[in-house]
Amino acid sequence: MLLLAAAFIVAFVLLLYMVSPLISPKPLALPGAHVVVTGGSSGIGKCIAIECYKQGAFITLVARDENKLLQAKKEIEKHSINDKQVVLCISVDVSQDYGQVENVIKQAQEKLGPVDMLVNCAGTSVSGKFEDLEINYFERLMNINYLGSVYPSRAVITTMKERRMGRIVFVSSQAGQLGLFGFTAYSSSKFALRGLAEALQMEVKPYNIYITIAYPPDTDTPGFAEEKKTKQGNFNSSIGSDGYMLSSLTCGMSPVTSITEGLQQIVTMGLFRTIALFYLGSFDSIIRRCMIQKAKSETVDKTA
Ligand SMILES: NC(=O)C1=CN([C@@H]2O[C@H](COP(=O)(O)OP(=O)(O)OC[C@H]3O[C@@H](n4cnc5c(N)ncnc54)[C@H](OP(=O)(O)O)[C@@H]3O)[C@@H](O)[C@H]2O)C=CC1
Ligand SMILES: CCCCCCCCCCCCCCCC(=O)[C@@H](N)CO
Repeated sequence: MLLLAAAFIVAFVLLLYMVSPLISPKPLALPGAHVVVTGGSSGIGKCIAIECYKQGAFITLVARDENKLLQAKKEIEKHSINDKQVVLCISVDVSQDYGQVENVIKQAQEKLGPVDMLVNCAGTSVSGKFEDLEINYFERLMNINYLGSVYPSRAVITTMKERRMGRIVFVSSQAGQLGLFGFTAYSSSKFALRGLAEALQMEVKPYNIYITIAYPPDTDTPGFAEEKKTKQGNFNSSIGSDGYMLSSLTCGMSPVTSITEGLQQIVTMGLFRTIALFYLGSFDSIIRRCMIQKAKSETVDKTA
């Protein structure tokens, strides 16, 4: 009996291994790599820049305030491991205008070569009850936290695809995994990053580009100190069987409306996750097939 159970588990794990679209890139070699960090002049972004610099990377820091940028540059340069390393600073608001951001990336690539890794860390938060938050905060947070990550990513992606290499990091938040009181404006902008990251990963995986989405907890940074000053019906609705499975599978930390709903999620989770892995595997293979087909039709076009 025990043997049978063990055999079943082994077979199950093997099956999962075979169908699951594993994401397992080799770690990026940081020595000599060009790493762009938005929001690199403070907090988490600055720490990421220091870590990369310590491992031999060339850094471009992107943020608005030029003084903070220069301060951060000085601090990062203390950690150099060779005399060729460079920290470049470029001042821009990543949330305003795509053209500006594209220019900044161009400048950075001209000086330090193609971007190997982009870390989208520029972001900010406000908290408060939904009805107390100024309505323009919803626009501002979406602009900074979401569009401020779309623009730089869009500006680096073409070159990364051409080079068949690259890494893009999105800095979401634990508040991008679950909705919390007071974070209606912030959480939604961080949840948005997850959708972006998942969709983009599916697209660029065949090009050897890998996406990471980070979900940091509360972290003691200048931004967090600012934030502390401001602190003080059916939830799930879906259409169709796919929608039903998806909302059950991704229920995560979302609230339940009835005991039956909760029980149903608990009971079906494993099954739906298994089905999801098959879906992901099949999406990946469709993408791979289309990519090959497209490459073939392009060569036919050229020879015709
Ligand atoms: N600290 C925390 O508890 C947590 C933070 N996070 C996330 O991590 C990221 C970094 O947070 P943290 O280190 O606390 O933040 P900080 O406020 O300490 O740093 C924010 C950085 O982003 C830059 N920045 C802000 N707005 C823009 C803009 N519009 N254009 C360009 N640069 C901008 C700032 O420079 P400047 O103002 O000069 O432009 C600064 O370099 C954020 O996305 C945040 O949401 C996630 C989870 C927890
Ligand atoms: C298995 C179930 C586990 C449940 C664990 C629940 C833990 C909730 C922690 C929420 C922390 C939110 C941090 C937001 C940080 C942030 O982004 C702001 N500081 C912005 O600056």
